[in-house]
Amino acid sequence: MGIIEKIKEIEAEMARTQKNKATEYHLGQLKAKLAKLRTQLLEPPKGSSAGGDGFEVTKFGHGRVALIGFPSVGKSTLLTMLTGTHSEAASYEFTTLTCIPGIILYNDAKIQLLDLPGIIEGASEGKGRGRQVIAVAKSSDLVLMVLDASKSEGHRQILTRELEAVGLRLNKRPPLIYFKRKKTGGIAFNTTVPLSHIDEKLCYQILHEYKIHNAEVLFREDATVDDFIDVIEGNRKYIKCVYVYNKIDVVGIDDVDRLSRKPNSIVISCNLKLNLDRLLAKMWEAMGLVRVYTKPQGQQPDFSEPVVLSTDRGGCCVEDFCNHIHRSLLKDVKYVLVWGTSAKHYPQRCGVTHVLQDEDVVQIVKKKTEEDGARGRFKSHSNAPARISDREKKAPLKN
Ligand SMILES: Nc1nc2c(ncn2[C@@H]2O[C@H](COP(=O)(O)OP(=O)(O)OP(=O)(O)O)[C@@H](O)[C@H]2O)c(=O)[nH]1
Ligand SMILES: [K+]
Ligand SMILES: [Mg+2]
Repeated sequence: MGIIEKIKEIEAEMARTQKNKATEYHLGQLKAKLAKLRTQLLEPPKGSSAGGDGFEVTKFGHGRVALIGFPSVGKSTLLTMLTGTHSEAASYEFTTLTCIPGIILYNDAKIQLLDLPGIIEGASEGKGRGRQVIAVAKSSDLVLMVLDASKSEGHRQILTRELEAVGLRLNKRPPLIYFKRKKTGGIAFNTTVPLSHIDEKLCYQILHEYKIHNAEVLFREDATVDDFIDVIEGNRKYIKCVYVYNKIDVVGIDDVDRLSRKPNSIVISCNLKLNLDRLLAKMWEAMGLVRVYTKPQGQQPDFSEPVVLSTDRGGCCVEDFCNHIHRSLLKDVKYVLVWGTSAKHYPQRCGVTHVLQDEDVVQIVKKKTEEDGARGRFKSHSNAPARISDREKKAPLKN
């Protein structure tokens, strides 16, 4: 029996098993079996080199966004609108057969947007080009799940299930469970909170299923069996997702209103060019991108090319900023001067752990070249507005 048949069999058994106190151990075990099989399914077949027929597109810019959705929801139309790169759009399904990259220029940053073939139910098990598409989604910093506002709302759940089946977790953070395999000593199980979804015995059973007999487990939140399995598997990818309901030009205002109120969602129409600017702003926010402008001493800040950092990936404190400019820079930094929303007064003298915010201006003062005489003059800016406005970008910032 192949892996997919085994998965189907377990899924069927789970579906016909009633959920109650008496069956929870059995169900937990089935979940672990299922997770193991799905991991097996993702492993490249023996003898084949990794990758191969995937959609290898080189990463580019300050972040990568993947367009994921059923066929003909308007992914290619959206790519063309947002990037200017043409991607064939048509009224028949599976118009797009490969990965097509485009670049969004937004807030002085470059964001790579990837158009992809439509996926269908069963994609995670290899239907259509599902596996390759999902692999690209996994490599992204943000998933835009494109949905047709006029079609069934169940599509969102189906797609989420397909992505979850291959270890993607959308808009979630890793569970607060400490887990460490050991060589000896048995299982040390501890919890800092009362657990309502899982207990010690079930935990042991799941570990037994994975043939793990020595480990340290500490629950720091009221986590579920699925959370625990995610931690054991260890290969989960936690990615932000924005749900994009396209084609609102063909549905009634009540539907538009309802869809727009769903969490992490936005309604758009490519045909009418409706709400695309809001979509860009939402993407920017979801990606946690932060622009930092450098200011050489005694000169105007360079507003033409920001250093773009991410709160989610890599972090955005002064240290990250310095490392971004040059790896060897940090050791020479004495302190930095910061103008912008993260500063209490202008400029604020900060150390390397100071967390920067979008549109901050930073001047680096190096150990050898420090000129303390300049500090007195900075004070004159303490009444400046909290945000570097477009007008100020053009006006001179002293020192
Ligand atoms: N009414 C309406 N139609 C749209 C909108 N956006 C796209 N379409 C139409 O929807 C159809 C499918 O668009 P595509 O961009 O090819 O969709 P896709 O998701 O890339 O499709 P596949 O590549 O086949 O998966 C085309 O006929 C588009 O003109 C919209 O906002 N409103
Ligand atoms: K299409
Ligand atoms: Mg397409």
